[in-house]
Amino acid sequence: MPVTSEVDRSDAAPDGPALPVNELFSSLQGEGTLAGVPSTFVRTSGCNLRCWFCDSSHTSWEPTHAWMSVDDVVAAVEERTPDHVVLTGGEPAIHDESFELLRRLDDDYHLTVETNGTVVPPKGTPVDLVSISPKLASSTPTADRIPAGVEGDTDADAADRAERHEAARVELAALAALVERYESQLKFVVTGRDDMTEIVDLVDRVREAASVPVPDDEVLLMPEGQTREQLAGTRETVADLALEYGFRYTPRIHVDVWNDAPES
Ligand SMILES: C[S@@+](CC[C@H](N)C(=O)[O-])C[C@H]1O[C@@H](n2cnc3c(N)ncnc32)[C@H](O)[C@@H]1O
Ligand SMILES: Nc1nc2[nH]cc(C(=O)O)c2c(=O)[nH]1
Ligand code: SF4
Ligand SMILES: [Mg+2]
Repeated sequence: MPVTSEVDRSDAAPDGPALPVNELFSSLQGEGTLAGVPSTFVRTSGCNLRCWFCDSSHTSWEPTHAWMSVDDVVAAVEERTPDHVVLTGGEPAIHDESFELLRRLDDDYHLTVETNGTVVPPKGTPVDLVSISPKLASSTPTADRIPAGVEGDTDADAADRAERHEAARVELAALAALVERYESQLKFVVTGRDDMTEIVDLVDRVREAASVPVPDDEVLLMPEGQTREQLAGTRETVADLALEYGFRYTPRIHVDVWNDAPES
């Protein structure tokens, strides 16, 4: 069972550095090269993208949060046992206070930042692993491809939203800066074989733009799916694609084990 406990939350932003935090919990890292490692997750609210498949739509499409001071986030992390912290969201890199939080935790924790790779932290921000999940064309929302439970809107609004997502989803210079500056992984959400041409092309472009190598085993293919049932439909195809292309496969342990229950 994931370890859960209530965090003291107030509605209004407190004085001083604070973050919109949607949830704070401890679980096993479910994805990527550190899958299986006990970790405390800090999930910030707010995102600059709108992936149709977002498994955290309560941070992106319909952001909910309570403000927490950076002091309180640090205290809540310190109350827990894991020595790995995963800062995720939403998109944590859109908040300057995320970088303050990382500086505060740097001495005592292994720090992973999960990001869509469109925003680069200021130079000197401590991060032990940047887990970058660049978004492909297959992530773009359309009028009939929006998260379950989110109300649809007019076709014109949906078209605007799709256009904004398309324009914002890949920032090549940001991707290159992130892989140059930090230990990193490129973790692609794969919906099927049709995504592979774009993945290969984007990895090539990052390799050309960056001054450091991007080895194949730092390129991860992750099956799309928020539930066990959905993953059952994608995982074998994606595992086969990883083998065929020489990239690494990552499971989604929290979905396999807890079916992506809240705070898991
Ligand atoms: C909710 S995002 C938050 C961090 C950041 N915004 C990002 O996209 O990387 C955390 C991770 O979940 C992945 N993800 C979101 N929805 C997913 C889905 N339906 N299937 C597989 N992975 C998903 C994202 O690609 C990312 O790797
Ligand atoms: N266990 C667990 N591992 C995760 N890795 C990335 C997650 C995320 O939603 O950002 C996540 C999550 O929500 N739970
Ligand atoms: S970038 Fe991340 S948080 Fe934002 S909508 Fe996509 S998956 Fe969700
Ligand atoms: Mg999740």
